[in-house]
Order: sequence, then structure tokens, then C-alpha cells
Amino acid sequence: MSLVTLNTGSSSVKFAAFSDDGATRAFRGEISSIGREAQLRLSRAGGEERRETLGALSHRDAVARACEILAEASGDTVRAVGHRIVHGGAHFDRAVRIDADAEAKLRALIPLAPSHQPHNLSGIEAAGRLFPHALQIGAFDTAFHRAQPFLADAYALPRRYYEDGIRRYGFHGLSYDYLSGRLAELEGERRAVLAHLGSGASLCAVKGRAPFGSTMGLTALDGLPMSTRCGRIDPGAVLHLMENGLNREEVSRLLYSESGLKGLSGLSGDMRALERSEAPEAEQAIAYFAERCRIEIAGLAAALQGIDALVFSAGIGENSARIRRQVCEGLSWLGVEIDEAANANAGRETRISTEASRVAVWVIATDEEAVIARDVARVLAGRG
Ligand SMILES: Nc1ncnc2c1ncn2[C@@H]1O[C@H](COP(=O)(O)OP(=O)(O)O)[C@@H](O)[C@H]1O
Ligand SMILES: CC(=O)OP(=O)(O)O
Ligand SMILES: [Mg+2]
Repeated sequence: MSLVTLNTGSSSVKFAAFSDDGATRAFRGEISSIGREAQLRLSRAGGEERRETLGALSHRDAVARACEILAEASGDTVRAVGHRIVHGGAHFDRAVRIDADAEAKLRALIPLAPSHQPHNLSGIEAAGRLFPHALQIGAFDTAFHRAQPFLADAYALPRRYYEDGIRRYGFHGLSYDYLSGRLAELEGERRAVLAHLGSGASLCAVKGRAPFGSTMGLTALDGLPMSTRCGRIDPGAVLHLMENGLNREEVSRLLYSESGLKGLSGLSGDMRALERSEAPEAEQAIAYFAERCRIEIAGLAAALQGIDALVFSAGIGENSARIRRQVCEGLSWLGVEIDEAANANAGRETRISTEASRVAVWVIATDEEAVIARDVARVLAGRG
């Protein structure tokens, strides 16, 4: 018997098969760069990696393809499918079995996560078809942040809006759950800023394993600029755009799909492409990204009244030594000092700060699938 997991992000689908208790991974795969030149990567525990170019592929097709590969690899031994669900709203503070009622609640949240929630739901649909006897279990990006303090959770709107669910939900919570756990094992329980810098990018403040605030809010648009999302913007700008002729759909497309690195550079939302480019606009978009990271790290460090650790993770955070350097260079006043060689050669789990650095700086490869599998095993054992 086995568990399988499905993690659909804004540019990728990551999937894996685990033993029944969620502790051992037998198989992992990823379809990346969806919508451009999609790439498939598959590997079995202890085996070689296989790579294939899939070409142009929609999110829906990528999710269906991932489910088919999982079905071929695991057959009818699959007991449960664990889904990363980006938005769980105020309803879900832990993983749950997805029944018709839960699915309806998740469907109602589509407007708050239009680049993710429809794909998450299409994963539930596809898995339901391919694994008709398996339980479907949702693990939520928002759940980790539900325990954050009111000061981090509320907007300064009249109180009734908070009661109505207009809150800073925060996202990438499965990743923050994993990273805060690994950091506690590596450095002890610390005040830390965790930087999940992928196609979607956010920061989270933690005190040990406890959430203390993050840069994303009601939706995954807020905070840092991202691959194609705008990040923090004056809400007055949105009103202005709508008063000047853009309708709701156009504003949504602008803020979710045409902004961020893609919008600023006019070239690409992919950090690798910007790093390769010699265009001044690419360099400026990278500088802007690093500047916003520094500003938001400093804001969360202020909320924590100082930090002991800073962690870089996800596609950009794990792979771009240049971004890590650009972010850290401007944080020396906060006690951040990185070792150039350690940064340039960082692997999946590497301390990149100098001995003298007041803040321990780490690169930690995130593992959302491991957290989903753990949560699924808990739900199956009735310890949700
Ligand atoms: N070597 C690299 N250098 C810079 N950026 C990279 C590198 N590898 C991946 N990335 C960036 O990481 C992003 C994907 O990150 P990932 O965390 O997998 O995203 P998501 O889960 O949001 O789809 C890509 O858009 C790309 O810009
Ligand atoms: C919430 C979010 O932005 O997720 P991703 O980075 O996977 O797109
Ligand atoms: Mg992701």
C-alpha cells in the first residue's frame, strides 16, 4: 500500500509516492516551466533521474499527466492521495479528507487563488478518476499560518470584515512547516525569517515552530514581487485602474499574470532567463526583487525584534547564489554576513553565513511533499 502526493504550484506540478506511513519516499517527479517549454523529471529512490521535454502544456494537462504517471508507478495499491491545496480560507487549519462539502468550500475560494485553486481542484478530479478507491486528502498552504497572532492576521478594516474572513491568510505554509522543522533540528528553535522564493515568493517570520506573520495576505498577490504577480501595491492603484477603464478580469490578469519580474523586465518571469540576459531591464528587475526581499525581511525582523536565522528556499532561493548574495549584501546592519564560497557552492542544506555572522543564514531545500505525506498519514491514523 502507498500514499501519493500532488503539489500544483504556479509554474510546476510536483508529485511523489510514499510508504503507507508517509515516512519513506519511493518515487518523485516534477513537471516544471508549465506554459512555456515544460520539462519532466522523474526519479526512483536510489535510482537514476530521467528527464524529458514535454513542450507547451497547460496546467490541467500537466496535472492529468502527473496523475497518470503516479497511477502507472503505484497501480491500485494507492490508499490515499494527498493534495496541496493553496487556499483553505478560515475553514481549514489542518489537513482533512475532501468530501463533497469540503470540495464546495474549496471551490468557493477560487476567486481568492485564481492561479492555483482551479488546478488544485482539477487534481482532485483527476485523482478521483484514476484512484477511485483511494481517499482524497487536502493539506493546505494556509493552515500553518492560522496560529499566527491577531496583529499579523488582521487588516486595519472594521472588525466585522475580519469576522467575515478578510484576513492575512498567508501561503506556502507546507513549505514553512518543513523549513521551520528542519531549522529547529539544525540550529535549535530560533527567531527566523524563512524565504520561500519560487515562481510564487513569500517570507514568513517564525519563533521556533510557531508562525509570527508573513508577507502574503488574503490572496497570494501581496508581499514580494513574483514571477508574474505584482506583490505589494497601493490598493488605491487598483481602484484607479478600475476607474480608468479596466474591468475586473483585466485587472486580475494584470496583477496575477502580467506583472512582477515579467512586467518589470518586459522579457520574462523566469529568474534564470533574467540572470542570463544582458538587458538593463533584466538587471533592474533582479535588483528590484532583491530590494523588496531586503525591505520585507527587515519588516518581519522588526516584528520579531531581531532574528537569529534567515533561510533561503524554493526554486530561486535554493538555486540562485546571485540573488542570495544581492539580498544579503544589504543586510549587514542586521548582522547578516555570508561566506562567498559557501554561498556559491551551496547544496541542498548548507549554512552559508560566516562564523562571525550574528544571523545564521541557511539554504534549505524545501519538501512540501514530505509534509503532505505526513499530514495524510495523520488523517489516516485518525490523528488529523
Ligand atoms: N538555477 C536557477 N537560478 C535562478 N532561478 C531559478 C533557478 N532554478 C529555478 N529557478 C526559478 O525558480 C522558479 C520555480 O520555482 P519553484 O519553487 O519550483 O516554483 P513553483 O513551485 O512556484 O512553481 C522558476 O520560475 C525559476 O525562475
Ligand atoms: C501560493 C503560491 O504562490 O504558490 P507557488 O509559489 O507554488 O505558485
Ligand atoms: Mg511551489
